[in-house]
Amino acid sequence: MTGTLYGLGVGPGDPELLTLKAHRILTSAPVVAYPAPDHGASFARSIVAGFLSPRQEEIPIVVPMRVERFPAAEVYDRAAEAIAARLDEGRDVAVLCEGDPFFYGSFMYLFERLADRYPSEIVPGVASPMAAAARALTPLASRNDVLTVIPGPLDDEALAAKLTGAFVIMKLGRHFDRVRALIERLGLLDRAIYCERVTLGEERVLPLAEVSGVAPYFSMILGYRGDEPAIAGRYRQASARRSEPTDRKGPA
Ligand SMILES: C[C@@]1(CC(=O)O)C2=NC(=C\c3[nH]c(c(CCC(=O)O)c3CC(=O)O)Cc3[nH]c(c(CC(=O)O)c3CCC(=O)O)/C=C3\N/C(=C\2)[C@@H](CCC(=O)O)[C@]3(C)CC(=O)O)/[C@H]1CCC(=O)O
Ligand SMILES: C[S@@+](CC[C@H](N)C(=O)[O-])C[C@H]1O[C@@H](n2cnc3c(N)ncnc32)[C@H](O)[C@@H]1O
Repeated sequence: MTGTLYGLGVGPGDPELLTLKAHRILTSAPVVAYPAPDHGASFARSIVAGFLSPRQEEIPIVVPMRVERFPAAEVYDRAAEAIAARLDEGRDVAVLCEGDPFFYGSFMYLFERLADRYPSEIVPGVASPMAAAARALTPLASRNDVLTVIPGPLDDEALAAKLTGAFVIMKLGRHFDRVRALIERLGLLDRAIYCERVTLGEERVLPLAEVSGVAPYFSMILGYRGDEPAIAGRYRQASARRSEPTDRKGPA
């Protein structure tokens, strides 16, 4: 019998935000695979480092985080075959993904290569917009609000067209300055909150108006464009109620 392929969402950073199911599968899987950028350590692995055992085989998947898909596609082909070899031996493989695996997660590219050949199970994780809203003490959507999730790499015209109602802008990194300037031009600075590395010790959550310069990839903007949201003044209130750094009790 072949092993099972698991896509494990490990949440936004705080190990306490791992689900019980992800913890159970993580600690019982004989093989654990995870994405890693081509410079630096794997964020997904760092979240669960305190739960891993030396008895588990680890497969790091070094994904070149580039706009062109070609190099990444070859990496996923090779990683899928390495994972398939373990599954053929009857060993389960847990693939880690920060946040949720089916929400801009690299796991999807392994899933599309393996799911028709092997039993698969996805364990959803706490996605970063949910964690950011929690840390910013700012409800994301209510009543008939439409919530739009927008990738920062979109050009200004495409971005501006999507900025309606409640919005989340992800993948900021080198696009941050341009995105912030656009939000300022549209007169939305006082309705926007900057959220960096939420739920981690080095978290920063503050009004976008107070942030300038560069932002890391693990950051996002929460905002609102339109008439007053159903929960009146929630972005302005949030700046007043700025939260303290999260109390982390997890092991990593
Ligand atoms: C091209 C670009 C834009 C874009 O997102 O489209 C992009 N990543 C970029 C930068 C970047 N990404 C990361 C860092 C390190 C930050 C740090 O460590 O501080 C940096 C910064 C850097 O490298 O400088 C880490 C990272 N990325 C993803 C995860 C989660 C996961 O793996 O699930 C993690 C955590 C992994 C871990 O656990 O460690 C996921 C995705 N990133 C992808 C692409 C897709 C995969 C590639 C593919 O298959 O083609 C996918 C799956 C998203 C998707 O497909 O929607 C953009 C570069 C160009 C630009 O800036 O515009
Ligand atoms: C490729 S997407 C992966 C999303 C992830 N699968 C999820 O469910 O949240 C990466 C983007 O998620 C956001 N992100 C992930 N973790 C974050 C964190 N702890 N703090 C702030 N933003 C985060 C950033 O906008 C980052 O550019």
